[in-house]
Amino acid sequence: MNGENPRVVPQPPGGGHRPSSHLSLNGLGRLAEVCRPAVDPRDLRARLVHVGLGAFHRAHQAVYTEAASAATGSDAGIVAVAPRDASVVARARAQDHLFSVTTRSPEGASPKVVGSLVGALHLADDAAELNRLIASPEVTTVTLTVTEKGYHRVPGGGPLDLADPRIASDLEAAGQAVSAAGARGTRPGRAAGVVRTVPGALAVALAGRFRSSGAPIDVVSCDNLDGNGPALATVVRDFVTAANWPDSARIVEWLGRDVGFPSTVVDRIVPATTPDDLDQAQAALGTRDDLAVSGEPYSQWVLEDAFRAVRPAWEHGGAQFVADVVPFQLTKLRLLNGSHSGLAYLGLAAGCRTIGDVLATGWGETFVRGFGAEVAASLPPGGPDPAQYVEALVARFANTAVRHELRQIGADGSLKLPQRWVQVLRDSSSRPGDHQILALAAWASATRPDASSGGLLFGTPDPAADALMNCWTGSPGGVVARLLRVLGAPDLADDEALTSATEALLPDLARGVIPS
Ligand SMILES: NC(=O)c1ccc[n+]([C@@H]2O[C@H](COP(=O)([O-])OP(=O)(O)OC[C@H]3O[C@@H](n4cnc5c(N)ncnc54)[C@H](O)[C@@H]3O)[C@@H](O)[C@H]2O)c1
Ligand SMILES: O=P(O)(O)OC[C@@H](O)[C@@H](O)[C@H](O)[C@H](O)CO
Repeated sequence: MNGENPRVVPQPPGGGHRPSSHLSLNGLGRLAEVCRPAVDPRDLRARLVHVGLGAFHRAHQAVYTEAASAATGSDAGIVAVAPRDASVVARARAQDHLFSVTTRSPEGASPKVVGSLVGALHLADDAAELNRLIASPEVTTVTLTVTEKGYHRVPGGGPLDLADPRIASDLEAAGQAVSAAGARGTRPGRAAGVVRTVPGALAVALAGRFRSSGAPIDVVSCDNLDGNGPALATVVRDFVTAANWPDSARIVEWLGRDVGFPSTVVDRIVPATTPDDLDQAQAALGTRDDLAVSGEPYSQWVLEDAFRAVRPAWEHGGAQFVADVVPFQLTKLRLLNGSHSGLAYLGLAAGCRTIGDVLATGWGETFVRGFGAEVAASLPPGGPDPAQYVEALVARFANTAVRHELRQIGADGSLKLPQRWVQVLRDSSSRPGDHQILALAAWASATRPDASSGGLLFGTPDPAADALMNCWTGSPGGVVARLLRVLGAPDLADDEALTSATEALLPDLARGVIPS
């Protein structure tokens, strides 16, 4: 669902052209009973807004929210917002926001329709409705799954990247939006601008809530970022400050007092949907579902118990609320996502396509265990037992019913690896182990330019692709150091022992040989 797709004119809910064979509220009774949703969306109201109508939201937060509403009888429904791809909004509206999640394991596949979505919006095209919803005291929770790119942080993580042209353009538009709303803005008399980034849209919408009811609200990042709560709070606050509205200082104070940004750990392996998945969902449901997703049986959600408003009772779906998510977050990011990235780049070098293919090689499982043992030393106490966690990972990764493409996992490495590897490599208590160095070498090797496509060797997209490929010009001896600087790790680039050990593995990897 990623990418800038051509605009599709949004259809009103339940209206417009609807192929009769698609999922619909009227057709729910024709579904096998076991596939029917646990709640009827007609009984729900918009109480949550979710930004990022991708595969993961549908298989994770939407499922927990449905479980919460079903168990408590609450009327909490979700309006989901697509930040970029307007076609997903049209597809959601055309099937009354219903979609199925198929749980896949070696034992079989079980599809179930989820009923927690009550609306779909496009972030820019439907900005007025988004702002109205977030200003409404009826909405108490906003959740997000917008990938690392969606936060627009300075490279390496940190504050909002004010040098990013999309943020600069949104700041310009936000000044105009204030003018049009009647406040003393920076450019009186000009038409209201449209903000297009997630930090910009959230800042504008939250400012609207402050200026109306000022009711408390929680904004919950569900992205794979270390410290995702503070990371989101920082980019929103930075945008409000940089917007320089007459009331920016008071909004920042309100954000600190009445807006919760709890940190979370989200976990469920949910690959991008393929045409084959859609056909299988159709065969199983007896009706077409253009929003079908599938995922593994395992699902976890750990949230910092630091909400400022009434929150959904997600514990009914199995969510845990804890005082400190850090040990859970670091365990997940460093063991699961860290080894996932390593498997992706090693597997691509070896000619594999999916995580299941890599686990079927002689070395995949050994890599997960070896990498996990090295990384375990960096984890704080209070989280899951690392050895048991790694054993569970081996079993999850070996689930070949879930076809998770290595190219998807390897995408945007320059944004993911600072979360997954860099801090562990920096950990002064131990030298990087052999498996960490092997993973680093595999990533480095995967950044080589591919002459035929003009992109990275295996076709993995990356916003820093040009800078990464440029590292391969100049003296071959310094390539790993140059790549580490692009990752925002100049300290590691100066670690001669690390860079030379990594470079020594490159010739084998370039030949598709995984060094043992
Ligand atoms: N898929 C999983 O297994 C999984 C598991 C845990 C966490 N997550 C988290 O969820 C995120 C989304 O995963 P997904 O499977 O839904 O992917 P997806 O490709 O299906 O959806 C990505 C979503 O992010 C939005 N997006 C992408 N780039 C953006 C940008 N620059 N600005 C704003 N929005 C942008 C897209 O519009 C889309 O809504 C991941 O990046 C990760 O942080 C995913
Ligand atoms: O979703 P991404 O692209 O950030 O990362 C790819 C995978 O590592 C990730 O999706 C995992 O499968 C997921 O985090 C498991 O919960």
